[in-house]
Amino acid sequence: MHPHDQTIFALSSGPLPSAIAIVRLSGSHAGTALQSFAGKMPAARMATHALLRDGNGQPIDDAVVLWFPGPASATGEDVAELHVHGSRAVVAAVFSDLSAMPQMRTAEPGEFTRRAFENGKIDLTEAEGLDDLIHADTDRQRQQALRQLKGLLGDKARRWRDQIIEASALIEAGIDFADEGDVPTELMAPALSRIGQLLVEIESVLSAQGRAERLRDGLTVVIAGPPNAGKSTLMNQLVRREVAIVSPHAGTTRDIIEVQLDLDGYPVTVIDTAGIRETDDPVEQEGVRRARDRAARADLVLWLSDDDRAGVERQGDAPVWLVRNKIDRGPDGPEGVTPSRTESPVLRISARTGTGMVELLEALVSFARDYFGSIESGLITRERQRQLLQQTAEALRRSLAAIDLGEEVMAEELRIAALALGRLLGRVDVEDLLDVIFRQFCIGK
Ligand SMILES: Nc1nc2c(c(=O)[nH]1)N(C=O)[C@@H](CNc1ccc(C(=O)N[C@@H](CCC(=O)O)C(=O)O)cc1)CN2
Ligand SMILES: Nc1nc2c(ncn2[C@@H]2O[C@H](COP(=O)(O)OP(=O)(O)OP(=O)(O)O)[C@@H](O)[C@H]2O)c(=O)[nH]1
Ligand SMILES: [Mg+2]
Repeated sequence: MHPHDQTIFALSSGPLPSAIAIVRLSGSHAGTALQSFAGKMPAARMATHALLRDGNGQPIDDAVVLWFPGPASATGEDVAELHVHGSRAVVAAVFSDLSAMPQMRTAEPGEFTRRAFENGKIDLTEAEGLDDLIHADTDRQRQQALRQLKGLLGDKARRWRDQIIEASALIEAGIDFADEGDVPTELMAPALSRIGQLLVEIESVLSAQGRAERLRDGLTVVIAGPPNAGKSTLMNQLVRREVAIVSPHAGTTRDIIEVQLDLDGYPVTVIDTAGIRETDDPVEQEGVRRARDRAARADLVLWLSDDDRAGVERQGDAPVWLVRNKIDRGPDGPEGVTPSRTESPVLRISARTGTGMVELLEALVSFARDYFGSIESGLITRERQRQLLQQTAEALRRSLAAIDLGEEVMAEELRIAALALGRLLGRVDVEDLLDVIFRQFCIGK
């Protein structure tokens, strides 16, 4: 039996208990199931109040139900939704009844979206956008994901692909024409200029990109420095919670402590680490090793010190900001002396009183803004998409360069370009990829 002959169901809302839980069904038996629960078919796409009953006619719950007959549904199949009270018992009763129905089974993660994709409701870039939208924590992540979900990249890719196919039709028409001699320039010239324009457009999308891909994961800022500098105090200030233990004892923090922060819509992971120093204590040594390792992989290191003469220990090649802490104590070296081995900018704060925190936060937001680049124009959100666009551009470039090698070579490169765009849209041989992409989705999506 083809898997699509089966109707799938899942809890599409969050963890139970909840105020309301949504059980979603998709497939040809969704309507029968809905009819058997509600005792009637609600009007299409109208929220309808209904008492749900089990197979023995016993009431399960007072609910709201929805009916989306295919193909005008999110998946393209018949879809039914039961909006029930979000208790474990109600959902268990609904599930147990559903499981007893023929050709009905629970959905795999992402299976609703996969069916929407396979029924041509969305392309692969839109499915990726949907997945990102569900996992978006900050406003900028949400905006980026929504652009993708709305098909901005997919629409462009489709248009590019059509143009490539057109250009290649012109060239191939030329090939048939020119049994002897060259392809007429009336055919070649428009094809060449079209390919040239396309290449410029694709390259500008590739380069306007900044680091929009990184917006999905966020920026990693590591607080490092000598013991007792006030790293954990700064961490607590930044996240406005007592996440890390603070004490006057040098060597308090041993483990890495990570907290997610929303900095003006940019997702930032702030990491507190053990104070870096030589030590005989094996536990602290391990802490120092982890601190160095984490700092080496950071996007930005805040090197904290409570001493104007402190030097920075560089890890990896992330930029390092020297942050002078405890300025509430007054200078403990000659005032205004620029430390010898510092790297700019030098920020002066008191993590204890909060002095200088506004400036530090502003500096971090502006760093994030530069780091992520012009996300507003960024259309690429994944390495997969970037690689395929690069392959497209390279094939177009080779096609233009092949002008002296003959039309067949040009047309072949254009086919490669169109194929790469087809893969981007998920329309060409991507079966194995689909498994990987959709498996990462939530159940019920
Ligand atoms: N209750 C509920 N809320 C939800 C969803 C859902 O499935 N159920 N969604 C689930 O992802 C999202 C909305 N996405 C949707 C996408 C398409 C259609 C739909 O019926 N499309 C038809 C009709 C076109 C139209 O009128 O918009 C179609 O595409 O043919 C519905 C929801 C978010 N909120
Ligand atoms: N006066 C003053 N004291 C501070 C400031 N920031 C931190 N302290 C104090 O400095 C001591 C060490 O602070 P922590 O935040 O634990 O320092 P740490 O860098 O995390 O230390 P380790 O985890 O041991 O590496 C504590 O007693 C803090 O209260 C500050 O801005 N001003
Ligand atoms: Mg600490």
